[in-house]
Amino acid sequence: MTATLEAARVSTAALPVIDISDLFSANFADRKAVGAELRAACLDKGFFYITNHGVPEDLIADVFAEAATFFALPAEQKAEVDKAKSKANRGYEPLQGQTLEPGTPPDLKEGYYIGPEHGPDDPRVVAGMFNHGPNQWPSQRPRFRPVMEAYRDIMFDLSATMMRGMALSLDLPENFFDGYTSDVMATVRLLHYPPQPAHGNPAQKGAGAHTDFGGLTLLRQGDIGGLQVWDQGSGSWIHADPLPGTYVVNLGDMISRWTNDRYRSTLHRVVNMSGKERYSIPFFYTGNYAYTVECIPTCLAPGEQPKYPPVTVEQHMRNMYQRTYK
Ligand SMILES: O=C(O)CCC(=O)C(=O)O
Ligand SMILES: [Fe+2]
Repeated sequence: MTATLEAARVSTAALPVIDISDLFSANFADRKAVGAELRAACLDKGFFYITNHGVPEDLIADVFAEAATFFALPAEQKAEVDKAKSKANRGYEPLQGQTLEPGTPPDLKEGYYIGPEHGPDDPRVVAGMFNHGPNQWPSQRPRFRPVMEAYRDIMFDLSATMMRGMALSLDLPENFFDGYTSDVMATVRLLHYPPQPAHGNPAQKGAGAHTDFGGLTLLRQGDIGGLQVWDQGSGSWIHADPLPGTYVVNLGDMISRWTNDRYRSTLHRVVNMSGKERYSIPFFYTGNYAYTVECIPTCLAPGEQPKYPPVTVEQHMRNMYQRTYK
């Protein structure tokens, strides 16, 4: 890829905004109509905004407030919940802890991973399943845990609704992904991007170009932009700036595998040229780790071969963590 950091600005308006309120309708035709809109967006750029998602704005504001307060703590307090101390990759991820774009310097972001709570007796924990285990919680911030748990739980429900919409978008039965959406692994990721230094290495980004690993990502941005989406059609980066009240939704690698690339997990990156601190909160809906993702038969034309071999969600996630974390 040759595009520079400050590539010609293609506006946010290039990405559709989909009102998903009818996904909650009791009427099938209403839900199916949203499915048709999702289909158009997925066949096009694989990145879109959703409105009327039902997540309370005051809860989202609380999540951002707790995140900002946590990241402002002294380094030694953040280190108490470093994810290096967790067998399940939960907790604080220091600045430059991940390299999303191979061959570039580590990402200029710090983060925090929160997932479902799996106790020591959970059979998946006993079996050593990747990323399954307890969360870590910062002792200095008593509201952090309840706020994050409330947000996580609501995002699980919204994502499952979105997956039913995705099934409809593919003309599949609405429950097609139910095996994938039961016993789901999903992660709230709090992210903080310091401003990109004026004279820094231009190859170093807030988040290097990557595709997301799981099924769907539902991203809430704070009020500072910086997310860029690769548009294969025009060969340029679209700036996916924050739109109040919305989530940015993008498709992860599982969707490419299911649909044989009819829907794609689109390349994106973050470059914080604002001069200000940027905060964002992706929710990664990764799926049931025991589930095998393989090409959906109706996504193959006669004579067409699947591009990807079947893979379990767990194996794919192991591969992706190995590639991006040292
Ligand atoms: O911070 C953002 O806007 C996007 C983050 C992202 O792409 C990721 O964490 O996978
Ligand atoms: Fe991403």
